[in-house]
Amino acid sequence: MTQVHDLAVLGGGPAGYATALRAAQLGLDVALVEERELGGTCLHRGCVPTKAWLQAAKTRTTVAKADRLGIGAILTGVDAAKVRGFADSLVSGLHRGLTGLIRSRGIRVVPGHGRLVVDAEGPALDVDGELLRAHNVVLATGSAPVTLGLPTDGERILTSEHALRLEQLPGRAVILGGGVIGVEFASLWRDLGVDVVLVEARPHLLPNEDPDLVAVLERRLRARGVDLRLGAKAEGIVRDGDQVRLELPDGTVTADVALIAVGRRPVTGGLGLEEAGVALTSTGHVSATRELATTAAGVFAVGDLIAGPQLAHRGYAHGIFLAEQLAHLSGGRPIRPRPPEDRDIPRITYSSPQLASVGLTREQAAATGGCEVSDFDLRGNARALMLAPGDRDAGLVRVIRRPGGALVGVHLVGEDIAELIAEGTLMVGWQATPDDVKDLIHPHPSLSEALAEANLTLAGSALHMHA
Ligand SMILES: Cc1cc2nc3c(=O)[nH]c(=O)nc-3n(C[C@H](O)[C@H](O)[C@H](O)COP(=O)(O)OP(=O)(O)OC[C@H]3O[C@@H](n4cnc5c(N)ncnc54)[C@H](O)[C@@H]3O)c2cc1C
Ligand SMILES: NC(=O)c1ccc[n+]([C@@H]2O[C@H](COP(=O)([O-])OP(=O)(O)OC[C@H]3O[C@@H](n4cnc5c(N)ncnc54)[C@H](O)[C@@H]3O)[C@@H](O)[C@H]2O)c1
Repeated sequence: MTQVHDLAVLGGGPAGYATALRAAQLGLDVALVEERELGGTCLHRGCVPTKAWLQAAKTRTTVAKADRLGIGAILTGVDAAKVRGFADSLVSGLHRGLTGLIRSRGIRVVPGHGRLVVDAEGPALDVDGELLRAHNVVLATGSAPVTLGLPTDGERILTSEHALRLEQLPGRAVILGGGVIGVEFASLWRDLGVDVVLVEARPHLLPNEDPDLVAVLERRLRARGVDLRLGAKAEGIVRDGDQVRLELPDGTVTADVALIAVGRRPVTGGLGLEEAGVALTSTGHVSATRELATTAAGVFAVGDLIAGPQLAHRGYAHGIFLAEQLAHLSGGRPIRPRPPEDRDIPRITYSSPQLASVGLTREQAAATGGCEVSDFDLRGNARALMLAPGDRDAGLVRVIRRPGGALVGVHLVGEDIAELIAEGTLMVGWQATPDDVKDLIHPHPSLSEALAEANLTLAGSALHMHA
C-alpha cells in the first residue's frame, strides 16, 4: 500500500524546513522535498553569507579607523578568496547542524525536483517521477533574483548569488537597485575598498523605510564615497570586454562589474500549480488566505511565495503557524494559533550604519489614525559615540505611538544598532503604551538607553533629551 504522509513540504528553505520541524515536533509524519541544499536561499545564497561578508568589511573599517582610538594598526589588504572561505565555512557548519536536526526529528528528506499533483485521491508531489502522497501539501519554493532580462553572466553582470562567489573584488562596481541587497553590497564593497556607484530608480534608497532615517544612511554612504544616483532608472547594461556600461537617462556609467539587485520573484514556474488549481496573484505570487491556504484543497503556501516582506523570519513564522494550525485542525492540538501579521515583522538592513524597523512609519501612522513621534539623536548616547568614533551623524532612534495610545512603530539607524529592534518588536507586538514600558530599566552605557529615552519622552518624562 502507498505510504500517505500527514504532510509533504516542497522546498527546504527557512519557510519549508520550519514547517517540517514544527510539524514533526507536533507528532505529524512529514516528508521534505529539496532539489538543492537544505537551508535554501537564506543559508546558502542570502542572509548568512552576506552577513559574513559585511562582518569582514566591518573588520577592515575597524582596523582602518583604529588610530582614532589610539591603536596602531597596519592594514595590509583584503583577501577576497579568504573572506569567501570564511563565509563558506560558516554556511557549511550551519548546514551540517540543520541537516542533523532535521534527521533527528524523523523527517523524511526526499532529494529531487518536485511538482504538485492534485487528483481524485487528493494532493501529492511528483518528485522526479515518484509520487509522494500526503494529506496536506505545503509549497515553499521561495524566490529567485529578478534580472529585467539583462544579460547576467556571473563574471561581469552579476546577481547577488554571483556576487557572493567572487574570489577577487572589482576595482569599481555599479549596483542597480537601492533596496536591501543593493544597500548591503554597496556598504560592504565600499568598506572593502571598492569604488561603488549605486543606482536607484526611486528618489531614495530603501523606499519602504522611514525617509528621515534613510536620509542618515544616504549621508553616511555618501560620506564614505559611495556615488549615489537617486531617481535614476537604468535603461540597459552591456558588457564591453572587461567592462560593463550602464545607460542612465543622464549619461553612461562604466565599471568592472554590475550587480543587478532590483528585487526577487516568487518561484512558481514548472510546478504544475495551474493544473492543480492553485491561483496566482497579479504579481505572480501564490494567492493565499491569512491562514496560508491556497485555492486548491489541502494545499498551503509559506515564505517568499506569498506577497509581502521577503524575510527568513517571516518564513519561519509562516511555517510554525501552519504546522500548529494543521495539528490543531487534525485534533492534535487544542490551541488555535494566530496567523502572523506582516505588520509585526521586524526588518533589518545590515549595512554600515544599520537600519532597522518594526511597525508603521511616521507617514503610514499619520495617514491611518494619526501619531505622536519621539526622536532620540544618538549623539546623546555614550555607547553610540564609541561605536562610531568621529562620525558626525551618529544615528537616530524614532518611536511612534497613536495619539495618547499604543506604540505602533520603532525605527533605528546607527552603527550596530539593529539587535535593538527585538525590543521594538516586543513594544509594538504587545501593543504597549509608553507608560507600560517607561519603568523598565535599561543598562548604561548601552544603545538601548536611546530607545528608553525616546519612549520616556512620549510618556512625558524625558531625562537626557534636549528640549
Ligand atoms: C542576498 C540576500 C540576502 C538576504 N539577507 C536576508 C537577511 O539578512 N535576513 C532575512 O530575513 N532575509 C534575507 N534574505 C531573504 C531570505 O533569504 C528569504 O526571505 C528566505 O530565504 C525565503 O525563504 P523560503 O523558504 O520562502 O525560500 P528559499 O529560501 O528561496 O527556499 C526555497 C527552497 O525551495 C527549493 N525548491 C524550489 N523549487 C523546488 C522544486 N521544484 N523542487 C524541490 N525544491 C525546490 C529551493 O532549492 C530552495 O532551497 C536575503 C536574500 C538574499 C538573496
Ligand atoms: N537584511 C535583509 O533582511 C535582507 C537582505 C537582502 C535581501 N533581503 C530580501 O531580498 C529581497 C530582494 O532584495 P532587493 O534589494 O533585490 O529588492 P528590493 O525590492 O528590496 O529593492 C529593489 C530596488 O530596486 C529598485 N529598482 C527596480 N528597478 C530598477 C531600475 N531599472 N533601475 C534602478 N532601480 C531599480 C527599486 O526601486 C527598489 O528600491 C528584499 O525584498 C528583501 O526582503 C533581505
